[in-house]
Amino acid sequence: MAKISVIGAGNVGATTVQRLAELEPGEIVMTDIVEGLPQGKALDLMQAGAINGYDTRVTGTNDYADIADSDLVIITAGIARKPGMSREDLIKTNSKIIGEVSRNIAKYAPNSIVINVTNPLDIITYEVMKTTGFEPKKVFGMSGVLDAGRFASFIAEELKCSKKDVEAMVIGGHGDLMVPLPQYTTVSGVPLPELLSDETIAKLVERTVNGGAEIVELLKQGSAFYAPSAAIVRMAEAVIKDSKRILPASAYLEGQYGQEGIYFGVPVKLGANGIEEILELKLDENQYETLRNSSETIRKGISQLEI
Ligand SMILES: NC(=O)c1ccc[n+]([C@@H]2O[C@H](COP(=O)([O-])OP(=O)(O)OC[C@H]3O[C@@H](n4cnc5c(N)ncnc54)[C@H](O)[C@@H]3O)[C@@H](O)[C@H]2O)c1
Ligand SMILES: O=C(O)C[C@H](O)C(=O)O
Repeated sequence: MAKISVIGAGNVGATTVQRLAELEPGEIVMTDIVEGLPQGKALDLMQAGAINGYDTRVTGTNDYADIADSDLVIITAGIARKPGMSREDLIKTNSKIIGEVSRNIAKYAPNSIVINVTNPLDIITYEVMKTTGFEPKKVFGMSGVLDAGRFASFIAEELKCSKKDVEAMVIGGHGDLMVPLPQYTTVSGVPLPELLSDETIAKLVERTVNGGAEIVELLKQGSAFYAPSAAIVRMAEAVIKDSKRILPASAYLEGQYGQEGIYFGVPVKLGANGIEEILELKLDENQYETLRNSSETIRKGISQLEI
C-alpha cells in the first residue's frame, strides 16, 4: 500500500486525486494553500467512495507535515496560463511557489519519488530536482504521456478507428517545440506513415503541438485537466505498481540525445525507483534540429530560475 501526496488541489490536483482514489493505492493526502479547499474536496471524494466502491483514505490539509513518509508526491501547485500566453510566461510566479513546495517535500518526504506537473514543465522539474536535492532519477515531469494521448486521439479521429489501438510517441520539451514522432507511432502495430499521407500527418502533428493552447483558448480561464490527470495517473500507477512501463517523461539527460544537464521529454522505463532507464531513439535530421531548438528554450528558462 502506498502513500501518495498531491500538492495543489485545483483542477489538475483534485481530478488526479479522484482518479487515483478509484485505483485504491492506499492513502492520498491533498494539500493547498487555500484553507478549506483540500479539506472540502477530500471529504467529497471520501463520500464518493461509498458510491463508486473504493476504500481509499483521502485527506485534505494546509500543513506540509501531513505529507510525511509519502512514497510518491505529485506537484500540481501554481498558476495556469491564460489565452495568448506561453507556458514559459509562468516561470517567475510558478518558480517561487515551487521553491517553497520543493523545500517542504525535501523536509517531510525525503524518500519520495516526485512527479512534477507545474508549468513550464521541463524548467520547473529541473528546479524541483535542484531544490529538493533528490537524485535525478527520482524526480521527473509529466508531459509526453499527455502530448502522445492528444496525438493518438487526433489520429483515431482521422482514421475513424478506436483510440485503444493507437500508440503514439511525442518527445522533446513540453512547449511549442515538442516533437511528435510519426515513425514511432503505430495503429495496432502498423506504422502511421503507412496509413496516412505526409500532409495529413503534418496537420495532426501541428494540432498536437498546439493541443494545450487550443484548450486554453476555448476555456478562457485555466487549462486542460481531464487528459492531464489521466496522464499523471498512468505514470503514478507505473511507480506504485513497479510495472516498468515504457512511457515518455521529462527526464534529466546526461548526454542522451546530445543533451546534458536539462530535463527533456524522452521515452523512459518507469518503476518503483523512478526513471530506471532512458531509451534513445534514432531521429531524422529535422527532428534533431527541433530538439536542439527546444533545448535552447529550456536552457534559457533554467537561467532565469532563482535557485
Ligand atoms: N505538465 C502538463 O502537461 C500540465 C497539464 C495541465 C496543467 N499543467 C500545469 O499545472 C499547474 C496547475 O494547473 P491547474 O489547472 O490545476 O491550476 P488551478 O489554478 O486549478 O490549481 C492550482 C492550485 O495550486 C494552488 N497553489 C498555489 N500556490 C500554492 C502553494 N504555494 N502551495 C500549494 N498550493 C498552491 C492554488 O491554490 C490552486 O488550488 C499549472 O502550472 C498548469 O500550467 C501542466
Ligand atoms: O497548455 C497548458 O498550459 C497546460 C498544459 O501544459 C497542457 O498541455 O494542457
